[in-house]
Amino acid sequence: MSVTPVLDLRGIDKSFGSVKVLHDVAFTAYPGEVTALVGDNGAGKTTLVKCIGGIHPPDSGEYRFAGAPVRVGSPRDAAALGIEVVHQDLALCENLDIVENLFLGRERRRGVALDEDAMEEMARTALSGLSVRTVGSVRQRISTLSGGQRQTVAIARAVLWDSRVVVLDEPAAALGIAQTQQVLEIVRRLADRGLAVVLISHNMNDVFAVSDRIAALYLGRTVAQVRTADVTHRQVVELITSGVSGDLGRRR
Ligand SMILES: Nc1ncnc2c1ncn2[C@@H]1O[C@H](COP(=O)(O)OP(=O)(O)OP(=O)(O)O)[C@@H](O)[C@H]1O
Repeated sequence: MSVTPVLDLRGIDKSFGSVKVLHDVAFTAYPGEVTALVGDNGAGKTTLVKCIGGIHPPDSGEYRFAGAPVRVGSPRDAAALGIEVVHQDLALCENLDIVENLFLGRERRRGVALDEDAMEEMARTALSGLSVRTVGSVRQRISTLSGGQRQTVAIARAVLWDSRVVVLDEPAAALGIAQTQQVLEIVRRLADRGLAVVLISHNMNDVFAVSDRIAALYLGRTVAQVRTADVTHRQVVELITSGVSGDLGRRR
């Protein structure tokens, strides 16, 4: 029995002015799996993620969510479907604490007052469900956290709301070895919970450590969508650097 992809984009085109960045791109992601999105600098990964997340809706193409055609014209549309994107800049407020960041704009209230106890409890549960080591107090300001802890908070914020898809744009780009390991464990755990996780990464070791599938872009075109188990590091590097891998062919 074939599983319906939660994200299924086909024939996606996107231009900025006269510059065409995405050409006939196809991309699928499945529940319970990590799909790595790879490609060289400028290949179009971030642009595709912005199409998925409604920041830059595609100019043309088909966007299906859980089998049904949808129009995702804004981040609000994406959030309503349960699609959350953690951008590279994380968009956390440095001067606010963890709870305030997790619930910013979506605060819990009891009557007119904020329900601080409920939010703290939800924050603790969300973080302990994600991380191997705890972040410490949920009342710590973001400015006091390490890069890995910030990434954990940003991911927790994305998955606090019954999300079905979470897209992580290079979550380990600025992290050391131990923190990268921790973030990869979180990525795996999210997929094991049934989410479809899309992971943009330039690091082949990370991609092979954690992904079930790999989608490769080259100069704004899809050059492969394959199962990670079916390809080698060398083949994926060839796809990224030249758009083809001699012994793999073009698969999508
Ligand atoms: N708003 C924009 N206006 C014009 N061109 C853009 C815009 N956003 C992206 N581009 C161009 O689109 C191309 C793809 O960029 P994109 O950021 O999607 O690539 P990427 O694969 O994410 O690269 P990187 O790994 O370096 O982040 C680049 O040539 C970039 O200059």
